[in-house]
Amino acid sequence: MELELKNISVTLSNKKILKSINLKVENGEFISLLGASGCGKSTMLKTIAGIIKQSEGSILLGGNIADKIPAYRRRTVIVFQDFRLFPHMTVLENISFPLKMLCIHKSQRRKEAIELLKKVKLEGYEDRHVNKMSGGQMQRVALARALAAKPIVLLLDEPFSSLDINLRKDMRELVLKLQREYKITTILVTHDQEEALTMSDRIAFMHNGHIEQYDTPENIFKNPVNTIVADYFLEGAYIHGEIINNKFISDLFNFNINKENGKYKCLIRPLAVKVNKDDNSNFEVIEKVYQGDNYLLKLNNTSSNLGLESIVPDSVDIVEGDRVNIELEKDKLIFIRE
Ligand SMILES: Nc1ncnc2c1ncn2[C@@H]1O[C@H](COP(=O)(O)OP(=O)(O)OP(=O)(O)O)[C@@H](O)[C@H]1O
Repeated sequence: MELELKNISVTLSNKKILKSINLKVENGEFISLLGASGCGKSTMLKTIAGIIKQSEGSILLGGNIADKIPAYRRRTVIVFQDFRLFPHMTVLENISFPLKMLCIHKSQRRKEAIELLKKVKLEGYEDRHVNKMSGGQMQRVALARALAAKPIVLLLDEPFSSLDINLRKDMRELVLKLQREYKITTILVTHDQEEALTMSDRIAFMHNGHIEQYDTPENIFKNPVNTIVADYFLEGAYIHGEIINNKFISDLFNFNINKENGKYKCLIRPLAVKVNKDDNSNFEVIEKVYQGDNYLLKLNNTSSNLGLESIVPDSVDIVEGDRVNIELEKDKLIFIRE
């Protein structure tokens, strides 16, 4: 186990920001802390790094209690959104700095720093001052400098959010490539669900200072433990019902489904709704929204007032005002216990 948080609570200005957090991260794992603004993601990262002191609980790094180790000796490095490079130094000096702190000999420092520059595709930029570089280039220098510190755990605090969309994609790929090459245990803070889903081995979904669910991307998307997690990924309509002997029974839909007996909320996301024109149906298309290569249809059930949405190809001939028959794709429905 590379990192373990045991019952970590953090109080700042008399406000409890983190509430009894438990988290285990395996050696070489890439995990994301995901959640809405203000849920405590950055506070958690800073607490792991020793920049913020927890009021309760313990942090274990590589199996050893790290609570009394000061931030500069913890071997946990944070890459911040605003890079925090040394502006008066060149690229090479920035990357060499942590190597100097690790007491590595000058000639070896230069060799290692140049090697890292190659890894982040900045060969030839050794003598450039960092304040003469673009945001994307500064981000690469920050990443190389973080790797130079040979951290036990690499902490990334929304590192891509200031980059434009194409650069963000390139940086995500570069970070993942280096993370796998160096097999470095990494924690990414993000509020971007796509980023978390595509990059992580596991996602810790946070809400209001708690971890609501810690799971693989696939599980957290398909089997959210509650509506807070479910709605963050993709909203839809909820219908209440009961499963009795592998049959879901509700006021609107009844169908066979292989699940334990009990009361459930069934989340119907747009991807689960297929439609066909049917003049006798109670569902009416009230809006058709162009989304690039498809349309979102907003539907309303005229007798129950249930609103549903469906994604259809841009070639579809359904228009606003049409009546449509609904077919649910059962493997795309989400069931949450009541
Ligand atoms: N030094 C502080 N004193 C008091 N409250 C703080 C302090 N730092 C952060 N907070 C509060 O703690 C809560 C969590 O903040 P934090 O920055 O950890 O959230 P976050 O999930 O990273 O948010 P964001 O995505 O916006 O960066 C917020 O309500 C914030 O206002």
